[in-house]
Amino acid sequence: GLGHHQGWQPAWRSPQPESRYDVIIVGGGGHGLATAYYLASVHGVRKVAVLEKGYLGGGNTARNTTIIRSNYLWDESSQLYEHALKLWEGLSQELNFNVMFSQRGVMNLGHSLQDMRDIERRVNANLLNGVDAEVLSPREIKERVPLIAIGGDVRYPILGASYQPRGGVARHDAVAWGFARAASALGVDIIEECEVTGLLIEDGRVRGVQTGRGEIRADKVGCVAAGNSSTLARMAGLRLPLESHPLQAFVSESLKPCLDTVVMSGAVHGYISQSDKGELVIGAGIDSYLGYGQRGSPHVIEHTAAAIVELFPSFSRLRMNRQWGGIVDVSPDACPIIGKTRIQGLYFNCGWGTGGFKATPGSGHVFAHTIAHDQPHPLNAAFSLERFASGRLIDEHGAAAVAH
Ligand SMILES: Cc1cc2nc3c(=O)[nH]c(=O)nc-3n(C[C@H](O)[C@H](O)[C@H](O)COP(=O)(O)OP(=O)(O)OC[C@H]3O[C@@H](n4cnc5c(N)ncnc54)[C@H](O)[C@@H]3O)c2cc1C
Ligand SMILES: CSCC(=O)[O-]
Repeated sequence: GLGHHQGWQPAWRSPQPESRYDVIIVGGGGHGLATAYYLASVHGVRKVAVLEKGYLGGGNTARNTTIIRSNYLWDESSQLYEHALKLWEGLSQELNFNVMFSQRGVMNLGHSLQDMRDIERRVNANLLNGVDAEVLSPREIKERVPLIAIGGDVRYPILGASYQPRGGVARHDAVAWGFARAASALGVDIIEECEVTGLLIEDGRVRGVQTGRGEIRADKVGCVAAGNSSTLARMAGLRLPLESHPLQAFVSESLKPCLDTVVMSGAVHGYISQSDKGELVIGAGIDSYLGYGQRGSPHVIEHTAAAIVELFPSFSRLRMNRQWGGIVDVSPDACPIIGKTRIQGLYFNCGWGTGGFKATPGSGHVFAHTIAHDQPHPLNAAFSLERFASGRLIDEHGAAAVAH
């Protein structure tokens, strides 16, 4: 295989775990790898270990539909996601790895007067925050998406859409590989097949983790385990306001280019884009039950396929190639939890639910700051655990779009 070629070098090292690090990151997904990269590259923290129970990037990073946008409603959210989007725009250069970020635009359809009022409100809020946003008429939608069924005898006529031109998609695996390679080159140890089975806590401080490969010590531990965040938190006696649900997606057989933007509909309840391989990449909402199964129920797929055919009747004869699921960590206000806990040195970055891929570089950047300084970055200060006690929630169920 490739490994026997002369001079072939792995993209990242696979060292044995050391007994002690300055910082341990639990979770080798996009957010965890980005956190480790920025800890090393921005904050000069050299002894960092990323502990991943499976293979890096194998969780939601491998399973998401890669939609990237920053058009959330509230100031706190749109500023955090816009920070991420600006990092996306230079990420391939930063990592010297093509993450295939394609700014092909993202549109969220409106099918009722209320939808259109919400769209106008969110577009104006975006513009006030310096986020690119437009309201499209049905004719402008049809010009961008010739195959979509706009009006006439459809059950949910399309009255317009919000559109973010700088939104788009990226290659999810490449993001994990790019961050892993760059972090490894800066001395970060990435250790796969190393499940954290316990958190070592003494006198209210974290002292390290218990793993399937023995104890590893550190005075700072950042947990970035997405759908498994609640189980990790329980290891520290913490209960997080999260629910873990399956979220499914599926892809069609490959087609000639027929859709060069992202179309999302909260009402009809599905979203779609076309990958560079030609597959239609389709998703919708979470399975309503709680689960860690990384799969889902057929009725959700049937509902999603019906929604897509409602929008694109000509897709009704397509064959679907693959279906899969991930575990999404959904919070009460559809916003992340990024910050400290009551245990000194223990930090959590979770609650991204169905929409954290788009935040990957921004999430890692602010979480690295939070760990390095033991204080939240201004952009994640509002996303603390305390908001669930104070009641200062940031409700983004509307902008979280389809999947919630
Ligand atoms: C089907 C689907 C579609 C989605 N579509 C989009 C989209 O279009 N746009 C968008 O913005 N978001 C989307 N998301 C959400 C997005 O994928 C997630 O919010 C985001 O990827 C979560 O962050 P992460 O990448 O670090 O998670 P993950 O990649 O899941 O990383 C967490 C890692 O932690 C590891 N881990 C867990 N427990 C332990 C332990 N005890 N010890 C060691 N390691 C552990 C896991 O193995 C995993 O690799 C989608 C998600 C799914 C499932
Ligand atoms: C899975 S929904 C994708 C998004 O949040 O834009």
